[in-house]
Amino acid sequence: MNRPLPPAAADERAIDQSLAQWVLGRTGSALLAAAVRAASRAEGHGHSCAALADPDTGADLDTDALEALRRHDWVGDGTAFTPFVLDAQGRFYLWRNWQHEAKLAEAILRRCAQRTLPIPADTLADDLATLFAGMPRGATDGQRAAVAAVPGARFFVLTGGPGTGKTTTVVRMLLMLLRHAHACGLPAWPSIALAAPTGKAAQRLAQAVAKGKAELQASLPGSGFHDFVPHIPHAEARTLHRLLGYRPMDDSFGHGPHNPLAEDIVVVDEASMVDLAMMRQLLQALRPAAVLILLGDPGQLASVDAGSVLADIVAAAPRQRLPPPLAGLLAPLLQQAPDVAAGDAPLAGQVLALTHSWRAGSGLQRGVEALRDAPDPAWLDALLDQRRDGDLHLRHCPTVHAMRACVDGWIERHAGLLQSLLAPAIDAAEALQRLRQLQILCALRDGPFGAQGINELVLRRLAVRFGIDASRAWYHGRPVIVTRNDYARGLFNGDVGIALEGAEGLRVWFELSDRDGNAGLRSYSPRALPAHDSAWAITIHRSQGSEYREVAVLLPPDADNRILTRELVYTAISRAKEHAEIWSTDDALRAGLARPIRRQGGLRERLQPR
Ligand SMILES: Nc1ncnc2c1ncn2[C@@H]1O[C@H](COP(=O)(O)OP(=O)(O)OP(=O)(O)O)[C@@H](O)[C@H]1O
Repeated sequence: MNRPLPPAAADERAIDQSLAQWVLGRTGSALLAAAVRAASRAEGHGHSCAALADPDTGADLDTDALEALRRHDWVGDGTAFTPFVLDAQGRFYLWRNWQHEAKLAEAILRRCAQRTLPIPADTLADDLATLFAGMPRGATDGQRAAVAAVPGARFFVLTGGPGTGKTTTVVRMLLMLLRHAHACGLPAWPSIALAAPTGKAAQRLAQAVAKGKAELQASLPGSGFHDFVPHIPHAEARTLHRLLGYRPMDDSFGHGPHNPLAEDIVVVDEASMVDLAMMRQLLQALRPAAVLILLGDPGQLASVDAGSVLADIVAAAPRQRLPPPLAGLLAPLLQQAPDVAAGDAPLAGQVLALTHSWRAGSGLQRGVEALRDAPDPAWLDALLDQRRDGDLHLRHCPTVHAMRACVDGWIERHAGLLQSLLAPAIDAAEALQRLRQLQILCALRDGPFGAQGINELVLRRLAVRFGIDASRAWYHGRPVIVTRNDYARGLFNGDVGIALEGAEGLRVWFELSDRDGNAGLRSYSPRALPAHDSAWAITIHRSQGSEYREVAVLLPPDADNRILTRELVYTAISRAKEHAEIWSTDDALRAGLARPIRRQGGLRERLQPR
């Protein structure tokens, strides 16, 4: 029996329908086929399951239908293998996603249960006084709490918005673990791995750790920490794929439960970009005594693939509340004593947030903070009315015509900088430094409002204004972004370079870190580059993990466009250090900010007290 399925919905992938058709052919159950189709389609949208009992998702199966599904041979409750799993809340999973979620939660909870508090209070007080010498309490309370709370943890998450000092703090956290390795159940001189989901983010982590080390080395002479500073690596920040020995040939990993990582401490930056499958792989590749430290900003876009792991972990932990023993230990060390959490929250004290921004004098800070959580309606009304809040500006952009005017205005305002990039005499270091001043970020990739269309438009405008030959693919001053990792050449997805004419002809220059973490210049022939695009404009997704002095953020004018989410707008604006403008309609901006990414899954619930 193989009846045709209803026609594909616009947001379905071919695989969703094929899988459902196959299930229908093998089982004859239209109900099961529909559930499988929903779960597969949900996976394509980043969900780990389909919430079949949830009227908001459009599924809304009644109790009888859910019971019939539950009784099917191919459906189980997850205790033994079945192709599909239906849990008590009506969440319907493909087996592999169920496994990712269940195994990840198990591994996190196991690590949290191992927590000890091995350092006495007076030692902690002395250590914090050394590591935060000359820094006021209050503003550094969050950082102090993290540094004091990490010894004895096997799983620790440090979150915070841009410039709150996550990397600065992690260097101090590592020094604590190194100095108190024995008490923390680690070998003497524990080995440390630094990693991030993308090559670009790994490179930025390495640079930030190198900077933090240099500052501490200068400020700690004579202290018990000084000799540990060189032991923190900074040259070898790796992608998670590399760390875990990914094998693209068979889509598998060299490191896992049967061949764990050698490192005793693993730090992962930009953890919001890590999906469910990768996080499970990472947790299962750690030896039981190893310490995992995740850094990230849960307000940013979730991973491309299924899951919203960091956001789920943060949501499962009591907000800034610590278990009684840890709260008692930290109280005398901080200006403000921490709040106490209910005794049975497994993630209490394992997830801390930094809230103080160290980006002094930035007129963007208020806007960035306002956009991060559901923005206050009064703040949003005032922004839309006055068209600015400090260094955050709005430009009305309802049509292609208006969008072109925004681009023309952008070119006009930055004509001096753009002209200098295109001038024949510019040197590579200077050009790359100037390139980091400005970036157009687009919600979309294709179409007139997408990064591709904006790149073409900017080029045409620059050609008219500065006399570039727009018919040539390569021209002096062309910025490019690498879109695929090329380990052999040391170029990574997200690296931005610039093409410059010189004595050797046209070369594309990049600033890349050497093995000591020092930034240096390298050039490549255009023919030798891995996949790349022009980079006057890039997508917001691609900008994750990068920073610019100013950004212009182009949103599609249509408020119904599902790409518009609060995390998308926040991620874009938080890329700017000093100034940001949004090119949008009021409706599209309002709609985006009112639409947080809600990924269906059960991870959060599994991590909460039962
Ligand atoms: N306690 C502190 N006192 C003074 N300056 C600090 C402190 N903590 C961090 N900073 C400064 O704030 C800036 C941002 O710090 P850091 O890079 O660690 O933040 P981050 O949260 O990792 O930022 P990003 O979002 O860019 O990853 C750095 O210049 C750092 O030197």
